[in-house]
Amino acid sequence: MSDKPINIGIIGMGTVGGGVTELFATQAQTYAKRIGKPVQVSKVLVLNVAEVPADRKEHIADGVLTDNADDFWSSDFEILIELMGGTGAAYTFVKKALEAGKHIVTANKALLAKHGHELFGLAHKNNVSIAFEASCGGGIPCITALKYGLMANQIGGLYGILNGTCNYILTEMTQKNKTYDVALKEAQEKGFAEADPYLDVSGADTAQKLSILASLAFGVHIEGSQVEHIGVDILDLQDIQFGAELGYDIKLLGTAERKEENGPVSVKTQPCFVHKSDLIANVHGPMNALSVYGHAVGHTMYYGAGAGRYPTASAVVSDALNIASGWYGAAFAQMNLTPDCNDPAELVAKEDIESRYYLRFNALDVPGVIAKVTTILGNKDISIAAVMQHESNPGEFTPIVITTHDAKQGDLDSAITEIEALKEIDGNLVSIRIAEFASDS
Ligand SMILES: NC(=O)C1=CN([C@@H]2O[C@H](COP(=O)(O)OP(=O)(O)OC[C@H]3O[C@@H](n4cnc5c(N)ncnc54)[C@H](OP(=O)(O)O)[C@@H]3O)[C@@H](O)[C@H]2O)C=CC1
Ligand SMILES: N[C@@H](CC=O)C(=O)O
Repeated sequence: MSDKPINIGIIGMGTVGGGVTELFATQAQTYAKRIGKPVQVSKVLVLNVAEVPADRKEHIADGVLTDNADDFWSSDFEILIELMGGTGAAYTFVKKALEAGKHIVTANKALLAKHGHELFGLAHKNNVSIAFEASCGGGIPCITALKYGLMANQIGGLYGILNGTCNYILTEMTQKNKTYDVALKEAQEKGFAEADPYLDVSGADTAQKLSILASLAFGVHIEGSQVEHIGVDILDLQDIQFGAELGYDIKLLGTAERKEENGPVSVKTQPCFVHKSDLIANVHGPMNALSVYGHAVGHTMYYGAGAGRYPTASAVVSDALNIASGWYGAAFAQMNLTPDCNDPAELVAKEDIESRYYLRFNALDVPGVIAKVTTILGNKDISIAAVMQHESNPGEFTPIVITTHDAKQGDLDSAITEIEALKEIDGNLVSIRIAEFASDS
């Protein structure tokens, strides 16, 4: 075993940073044995040393913590772990480190979804690597599975619960009758949410992760901004309850599909109804799950904690150890697996994406309303799977739920416009995708 330690610099000592320094300090001997050389955190840059909570300083050796940028950048670390988040200063710092010949470990999906193409290219140019396991699925090694474990396959599609905060909120609302606001506050207190939780609840975080995963899966380049996203912040409790009556649970899913080899890719992030018997319906709390279909392997699924201090630190520290051991940098240099090695993806137009839908609208309880709605749907080639209406007082507005068979998003959108214009319909129609996944596709 070599005695010379590999030095690591860290920027950001928040939720994840605290877990990473703790793992390096408490597991140092095990890690040294596993990779054949010692690894140590040699510098940690924070905004203000005085403001770092005492429990996060506990595992940092004297002289390591600094809020002096010159002190940090002049130290001789070989691997930079970026854990500050965002796409501003994080972008500048990662670029600076790559140009200085340092390897990068990052959990920052926002950064990679926006600047990944450029940063991976810069890493290749400077003969260093970027490891990013924690950027998708928290502690689940799903990027390693996609990049290396499934390399033999043509990937036909993937879908998953990729945001722990949203899954926590939906679980607490549906299983424990908590309000959205209470559940979100708890997710923030537990360290699952982003510094700006709007990124979580709007579906933007899931869209960023989906762009990274779909780029790897299909060997293309997709930016986060190209993935349309609808979040859990638009959900109405009555729809979750109607869905439950029909046998569905609600989940925020990222889905990506490619029907033909080298064909166009469809990507979307939105709340979906999934049948209660589906595996994905049984993923609760901050847990995430990613399902990937490969033409040779068939259907695979990866499950685990998608957010939180230690699960995320697990992925970050494993990345750093893989780089320190030497194999990761060699694989990064030799293989063409990152988006900078690929062309931009051809994306399926939003209006051509097909799915089943749940529709709910408030209609006057008078004869002929449902016939008018079903005629509009029929004229757009949208066939109905079920209709549900609770008893109400004649002449009052009452919610009516319709589920459809597969329909194109464009046809559905124009049908919705016509339905909302009917004088018997009050307010907006709610549409929620019903996601169906064959176990072998
Ligand atoms: N939390 C989780 O479960 C997961 C997080 N991630 C990702 O990991 C990264 C870190 O997340 P998390 O630890 O939760 O975030 P936190 O907000 O808890 O921590 C970020 C830390 O970075 C500090 N910081 C901000 N700007 C600078 C700067 N210029 N120099 C030094 N420090 C700075 C912040 O200081 P201050 O507080 O003073 O602003 C804060 O302490 C993010 O990219 C996030 O998306 C990925 C997977 C899971
Ligand atoms: N805020 C994110 C953290 C992990 O990426 C989440 O809730 O999943």
